[in-house]
Amino acid sequence: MHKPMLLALAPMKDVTDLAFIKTLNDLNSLPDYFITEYFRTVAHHKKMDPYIMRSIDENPTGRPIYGQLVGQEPEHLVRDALNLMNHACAGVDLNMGCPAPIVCRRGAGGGMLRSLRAMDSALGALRDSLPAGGFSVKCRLGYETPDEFERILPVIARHAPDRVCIHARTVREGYRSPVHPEWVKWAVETLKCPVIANGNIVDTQTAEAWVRLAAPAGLMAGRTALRNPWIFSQLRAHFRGEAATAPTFRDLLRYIRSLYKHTLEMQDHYVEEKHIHRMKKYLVYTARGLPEEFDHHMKRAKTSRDFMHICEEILDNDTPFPSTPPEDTHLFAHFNALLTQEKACLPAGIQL
Ligand SMILES: Cc1cc2nc3c(=O)[nH]c(=O)nc-3n(C[C@H](O)[C@H](O)[C@H](O)COP(=O)(O)O)c2cc1C
Repeated sequence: MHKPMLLALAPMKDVTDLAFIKTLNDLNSLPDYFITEYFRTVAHHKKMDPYIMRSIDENPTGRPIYGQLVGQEPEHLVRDALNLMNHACAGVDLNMGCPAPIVCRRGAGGGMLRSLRAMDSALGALRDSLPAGGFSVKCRLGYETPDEFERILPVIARHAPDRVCIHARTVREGYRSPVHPEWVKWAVETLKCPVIANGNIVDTQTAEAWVRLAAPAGLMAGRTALRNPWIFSQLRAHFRGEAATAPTFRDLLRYIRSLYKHTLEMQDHYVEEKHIHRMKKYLVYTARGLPEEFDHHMKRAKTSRDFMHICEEILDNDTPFPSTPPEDTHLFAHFNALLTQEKACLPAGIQL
């Protein structure tokens, strides 16, 4: 049996919204905490995205949610952080990992990793403005190469965030490379606060590999939660030494119906095309490991009727849903590297 493991849903733009959070609630598969998709902090724009704010204001789960900011200027980050703290959020998370060129060019998100001085100022300003327990950081290992983390981590440590989540890749590595657990292990040994490991958790075995290699305080899962929303209840059962639920295609149909309902509720003025478009954004992940016809027909559905008809045709049966996605897709790749890595060895010169 393991020590208790914190579980988190990774923030994901346009998909881990209130509709998805409500769906996890319906399925009784909740992480210990949430982080919103990022709010862009920009100088001239004080009003914060009302769509994202709904996941804080209407969070039905009883689990804490942190508002995430992506930005660069300390003054504006603090302005938006204080605004967030006027809502029912548990704290503020600074995004230091987003690889989108438009974000990085401004020195925000992953771009912040290229300037230790800018990072230092932003972290310092947020730490000074947020209460104890209310400031977390989500970062990558570096911009170009993982060994940049050797210089980045001390800057983070200096500002004593309350929790640090590490997506164990560089910005250049995007989302499809193997992850680098050795650097997370180093952070676990170095920082005083809890460290959460993120990247390539697709099932209980990959989660277990993270624990074996880096011994983090918690695990954060993103894409896999869209594919298999039961991942949180499965991980919790696994770490307690209990049997995990094994969903069938019919359970998936239940998931899709719940998501369909909550996505519909999010629309102020119903536009069928918009609704179906959003459903497809979530379900491309779910399609991995389902018969190919699901992906083919689902992507081509134009009306809600067609969309639900396809889901029912293929999923209304007791076929077991594979617990692990195929590894060779553009959405899930290289996760087996976690299973085959025996030890997390740091490069020479780094002392634990
Ligand atoms: C579509 C998409 C949107 C994302 N949006 C965000 C975001 O808003 N904020 C953030 O910190 N990370 C974002 N990420 C990164 C995820 O939080 C996570 O770090 C990454 O997907 C690796 O975890 P995973 O392998 O469990 O998916 C996004 C990732 C994807 C695939």
